[in-house]
Amino acid sequence: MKITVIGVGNMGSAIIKGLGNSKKFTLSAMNPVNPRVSKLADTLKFELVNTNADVAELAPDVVILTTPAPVTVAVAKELAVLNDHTIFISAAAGISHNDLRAVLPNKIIANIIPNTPVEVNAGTIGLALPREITADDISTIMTVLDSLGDVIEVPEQQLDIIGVVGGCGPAFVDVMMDAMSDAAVKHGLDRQTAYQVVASMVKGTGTLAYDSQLAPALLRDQVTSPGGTTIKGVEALEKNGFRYAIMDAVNKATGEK
Ligand SMILES: NC(=O)C1=CN([C@@H]2O[C@H](COP(=O)(O)OP(=O)(O)OC[C@H]3O[C@@H](n4cnc5c(N)ncnc54)[C@H](OP(=O)(O)O)[C@@H]3O)[C@@H](O)[C@H]2O)C=CC1
Ligand SMILES: O=C(O)[C@@H]1CCC=N1
Repeated sequence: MKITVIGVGNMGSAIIKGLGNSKKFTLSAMNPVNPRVSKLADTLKFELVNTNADVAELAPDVVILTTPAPVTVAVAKELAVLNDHTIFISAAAGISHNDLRAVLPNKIIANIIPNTPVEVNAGTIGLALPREITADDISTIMTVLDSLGDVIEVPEQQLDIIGVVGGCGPAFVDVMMDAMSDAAVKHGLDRQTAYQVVASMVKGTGTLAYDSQLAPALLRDQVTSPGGTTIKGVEALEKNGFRYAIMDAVNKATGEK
């Protein structure tokens, strides 16, 4: 299957790396001339073109749009010349099926909000499919997305909230990991060891929650030994409004005022 990624920034690079790891696809990309992207194409060995006109010659089966949201519709419009069997998957936050349908009237379209862990095939990918799509096209889309991580299909109106929790969430967790690492350094751990311990702890905590399917509050209760150290830390989190801070981060990222 031939896949072309349009826009090789943070998300586009992560998708190319994740798809490359699976070794199942012929990968190419389009980005306006940029030495950073040329270097990445040399390193990862994918074909790189610099205009949308060149994308037609690549004749991709699937196009993944990872351009900035404000230019995504204009970019999609330029790609309307591709043949009608081309599947367009847009990863741009806030771009709807209707936005795409207006400029790609005869194309197969789908909207996703992925996250940066797709780079290591451990992504969380919200997927909204349009009503008129065929089973064959869904199967092609799933072949691509399954190789990048967990795919959670939702109605289009829920894609924004999936996108905030799954897509923005890694940044919120990174802030927590950074703060925890600083505290560990303050208490004498060297920085690299601090990062290693924190990343391992988050990975294990996520795996346990994922595999057990237990509520996070129950998992927390398993750590807080009576009269122990953890509950003192949890009390400090409550005193400092940690849970509300996380809820408000999600609220604000949805655009809520
Ligand atoms: N980062 C993330 O975790 C996530 C991002 N997304 C979505 O992915 C998209 C990109 O975000 P992100 O990767 O963070 O942003 P970046 O700024 O890192 O990347 C954007 C890329 O698009 C390129 N670009 C700009 N204009 C055009 C154009 N007209 N045609 C082709 N390429 C173009 C830029 O090129 P250059 O740098 O050379 O100007 C750059 O390489 C957004 O729509 C965002 O909503 C969705 C989920 C998660
Ligand atoms: O910050 C953003 O707008 C994008 C969407 C989800 C993650 N990054």
